[in-house]
Amino acid sequence: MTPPAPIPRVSLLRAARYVVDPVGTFEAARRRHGPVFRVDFPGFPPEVFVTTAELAERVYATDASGGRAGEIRRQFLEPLVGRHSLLTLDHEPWWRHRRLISPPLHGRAIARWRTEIAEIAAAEIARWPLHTPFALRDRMQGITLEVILRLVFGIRDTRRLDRLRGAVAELIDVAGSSSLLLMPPRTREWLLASPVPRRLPFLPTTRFARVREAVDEMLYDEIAGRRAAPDPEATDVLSLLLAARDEDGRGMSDQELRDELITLLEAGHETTATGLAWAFERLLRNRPVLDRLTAELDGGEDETYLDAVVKETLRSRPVVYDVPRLLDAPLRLGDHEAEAGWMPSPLIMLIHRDPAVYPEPDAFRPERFLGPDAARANKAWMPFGGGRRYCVGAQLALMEMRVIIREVLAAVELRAADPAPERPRVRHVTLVPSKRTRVVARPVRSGRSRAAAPSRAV
Ligand code: HEM
Repeated sequence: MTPPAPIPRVSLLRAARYVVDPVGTFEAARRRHGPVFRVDFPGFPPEVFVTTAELAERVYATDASGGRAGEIRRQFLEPLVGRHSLLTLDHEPWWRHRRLISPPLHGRAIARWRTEIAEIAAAEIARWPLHTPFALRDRMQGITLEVILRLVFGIRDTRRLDRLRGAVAELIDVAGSSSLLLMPPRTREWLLASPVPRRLPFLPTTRFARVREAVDEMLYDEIAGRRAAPDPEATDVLSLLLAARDEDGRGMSDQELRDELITLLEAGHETTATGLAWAFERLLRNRPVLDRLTAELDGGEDETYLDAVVKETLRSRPVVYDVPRLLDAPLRLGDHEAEAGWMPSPLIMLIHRDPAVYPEPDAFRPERFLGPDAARANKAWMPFGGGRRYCVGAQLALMEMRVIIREVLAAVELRAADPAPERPRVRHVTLVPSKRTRVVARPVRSGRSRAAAPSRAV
C-alpha cells in the first residue's frame, strides 16, 4: 500500500461559513480537496470529513473495536441525558444498554403503536389554525413529543401528562440554548454543582438545573409507581425496560432508566419533527410528487410510494448532518490516514449528494428508491448513521413519518406560505428548514379516508 498522503485541511475561516451555508461550504471543500478533508475546530481533535458511502462504511466499522462516539457527545449532552445514556456511553456499558433498549424499539414491538400514533396526530392536526400561516415544524414537535410521552414513557394519566409536557418542552429548550451549550464544560459542571451559583437567577445553568430537577422528580415518581404496580400487558418502552434483564440477570437502576428516558426524548422528538417538516417543505414545492402521493393514498394503494417519499426527504434533507467517531487506532481512508485520537466523520449531507449515486442530487425524486436503481440508492442512504451506533429509533422514526404524513394529507390541504424553498439552517447537530416550514392549511375538500392502511414495513 502506498504511504498515506496528508489530509487536506480546510481553513477555519472557510469552514466557519457552514453555519450560514452548510451544504455550499462543504461542497466547495469537496470540489477543492476531494472526498476527504479535515477541519481543526478549536478545542476539538482534528475532524476528518469523509464524503462517500464507501469511506463512511470504513468509519462505521471502527464501532466494533472502539470508535467512541459517546465520548464526543458527552461534553454537550451529559448535563441533560446523564452518565447512563446510549448517546454518551461507550464500550461494555454502552453495549449492555443497547441490548436492553433495542428490543422494545424493534419493528414488531412498535407496530402495535401505529393506530395510536395516527390518533395522536389526528387530534393535534384538528387544532391547527386554518387560512393563516403557521410554522409546521413546531406543530410536528407537538405530535412527536406526545408519541414519546405516551408510547415510549407510557404515561396515561392526563394530569401527569399535562405537567410533564410543559416541563419537558422547557427542559429541551433550555438545554439546547447556545448560552448553555457554548459554556466550557468544566465551568458548566462547576456552576451546576456549586450551591451558591445555583441560586443566581441570571445564569443559564440556574434555570436549567431548576427545570431538570422538576422533570427528574416526575420521572422518578413515575418509575417508582410502575415498579410498585407493573402492568404485564403494557407495551411502552419504560414498562418493557423495567422488566428487562441482561445476561447476568441485572435490570436497570432508577437512574439508568431516567437517563435513558431523557435520551429517547432528546434523540427522538425534535429529529422526527424536523424530518416531517422537511417532508412537507419538499412536497409543497414538488407538486407532481405530492399529487402522486395523494392519489395513491386516496386510491388505497400500499405505502411503497409513501415510503420512497420519506426516504427521499431524508436523503435530500438529512436531519443529522454528520456522525463523528473518535479513533483508538489510525484509520486508512482512501489515500489518506486519520491518526489515533482524531475524529473521522461521515458527512451525511454530502454523501447523500454524491452525483455518482444520486444523479441531479438537488431534484426531489422518490423514484430513486423504486425500480432498478433502488439497491444502489439504498446502499448509500444513511440518515440514521451506521455501524453498531446506528440510530436505535430508526424504525419508530420511519413509521411515525409515514403515519403522520398520511394523517396530514387526509385532514388538510397545505400550501407553502412563501413559494421560495426554505434553506437548511444549522441547529446543533441538525439541519432545520430556515422558516420552520411556514404553511397555510385549509380543510381537505374531498373528505379523504383517515383509515391507516397496514404498511408494507413498519
Ligand atoms: C428522523 C428521525 C431521526 C433521525 C434522522 C435520527 C438520526 C440519528 C443518527 C444519525 C444517529 C447517530 C448514529 C451514528 O452515530 O451512527 C442517531 C442515534 C440515536 N438515535 Fe436517532 N434519529 C431519529 C429518530 C430517533 C428516535 C425516534 C429515537 C428514539 C425514540 C432515536 C434514538 C436515538 C438514540 C438513542 C441514538 C444513540 C444510539 C447509540 O449511540 O447507540 N432516534 N439517530
